[in-house]
This record gives sequence, C-alpha cells and structure tokens, in this order.
Amino acid sequence: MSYIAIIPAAGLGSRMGYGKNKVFIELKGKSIIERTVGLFEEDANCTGIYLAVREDEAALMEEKLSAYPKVKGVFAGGRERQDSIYNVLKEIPESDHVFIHDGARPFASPKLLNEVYEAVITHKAVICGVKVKDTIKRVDGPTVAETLKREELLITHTPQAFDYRLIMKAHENARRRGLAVTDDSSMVETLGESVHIVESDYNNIKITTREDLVIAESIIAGRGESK
Ligand SMILES: Nc1ccn([C@@H]2O[C@H](COP(=O)(O)OP(=O)(O)OP(=O)(O)O)[C@@H](O)[C@H]2O)c(=O)n1
Ligand SMILES: O=P(O)(O)OC[C@@H](O)[C@@H](O)[C@@H](O)CO
Repeated sequence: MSYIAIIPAAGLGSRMGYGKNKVFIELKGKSIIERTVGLFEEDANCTGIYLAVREDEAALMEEKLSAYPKVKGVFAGGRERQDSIYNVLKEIPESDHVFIHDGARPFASPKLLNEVYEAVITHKAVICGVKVKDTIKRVDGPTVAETLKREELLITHTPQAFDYRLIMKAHENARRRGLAVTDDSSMVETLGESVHIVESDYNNIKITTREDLVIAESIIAGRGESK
C-alpha cells in the first residue's frame, strides 16, 4: 500500500501581495514549495509527487524541484484551486490513495502524514484540522446573524486523503454540477460520503498573507533548523 501526492501550486498568491507566486518565497534559504515537496519526498509511504503549476512558471518549478526524485509530473493548473487539482487527477496513474496538500502549507508534520495515511486505509475520505480558538459568528452584512457552536467547528487543513476513485468521482460530479468549493472534501460530502477527521496541529499553517511569513520564520526558528 502506498499513496500519490498531488500538490496544487498554481495560485497567484494575490493576498500575499508579493508580486509573484508566493510558493517561491524563500524561508531560511529554501522556498516554500521545496519545503512542501520535501515533506512527501521524505515520507516512505509516498511513491510519487505530482504538481499543478502556472504555465509560465513550469520551467522555474522543474528547476527548483530537480533535486526531488519523487516528483514525477508537473501539469498546468487551472483558474481555481479545484481546477488545478482536477487537471492533475486526470493525468496521474490510477493508485489506491491520493493525498492532496496545498503547496503553501510547508509545515505538515511526519506524524500527521502518518496518521492521515493510517486513516485513509480504512476510511475512503480523510481530512485533518484543528479546534477553533475564537468564537465564530455568521454575519449578515454589518449585523450578527448567529453565533455558531464552537465545539461543532473545525478549522480545516490539508493533507486531505482519498480513495482514488472516490475523489475522481467527486471532482467529476462537482464539475458537472458547477459546484465551486475551497477544499476537496466538500466535493466528497456532496456525494453523501462520510469524511473522517484526524487532528492536525496549529503549526500546519497555510501561508496566505504577510503575517504568516512571520509565523513561518518563528516555526522554523523553533525547530532550530540548520541550513
Ligand atoms: N488556481 C489555483 C489557485 C490556487 N492553487 C494553489 O492552491 C493552494 C492554496 O491556495 P491559496 O492559499 O489560496 O493560494 P493562492 O491562490 O496562490 O492565493 P490567493 O488566493 O491569495 O491568490 C496554493 O498552494 C496555490 O498555489 C492552485 O494550484 N491553482
Ligand atoms: O484560500 P483558498 O480558498 O484559495 O484555498 C483554501 C484551501 O487551500 C483550503 O480550504 C484547504 O487548505 C483546507 O483548509
């Protein structure tokens, strides 16, 4: 048993305001995308890594990732994250399990990858996430519509892992129905399938805005990483 990893890295990084794709930002001498790919390169259960990239960045990406032998394919991304993942899904060899992990999430721990992998062997769809620390309210413009029950909420992270056929079916169904979603599990939920939850950790951030870079530097410093 093993899995294939799909890494969407074809975003614009517009919320980062870096002027180019944020996955190329270097953190202590190593780009975000190299750090993310490195997680799967090191995971013995992962047999291949496939990325979605922006067409104009394909050459740069291939050069950056030349030191990672598990990278087996780099495909053109699409308009939305969901399209990028579908573009890769339809190109990869059929396998038992697929992990989908944001290119911009470089701190997923080996323990988390292992727990998600163990879970996907018995459950066909697995996500990970952490408990909400703040009180979350649903709003209607400038007015509170409802205060949600915190114990029923989960901050969702990646990796999300799936039975290959199930995630393919979920993406195809979403495309047919014109569903636009921000994570892959939502498409599986639409099929009425149950989705298992594994606990993630608060270091597994998605680097989205400038302040996330400060957090990222501090996570790296806390690990005492040598260059
Ligand atoms: N069309 C897209 C959009 C996003 N992504 C990838 O999906 C991951 C999560 O998306 P997000 O953090 O939103 O990245 P961006 O879309 O780059 O950021 P923004 O929304 O601020 O432009 C990132 O690794 C990003 O590269 C992708 O492959 N294809
Ligand atoms: O910020 P975006 O909506 O582009 O992407 C969000 C997704 O990456 C996100 O939903 C998963 O990482 C799970 O949280």
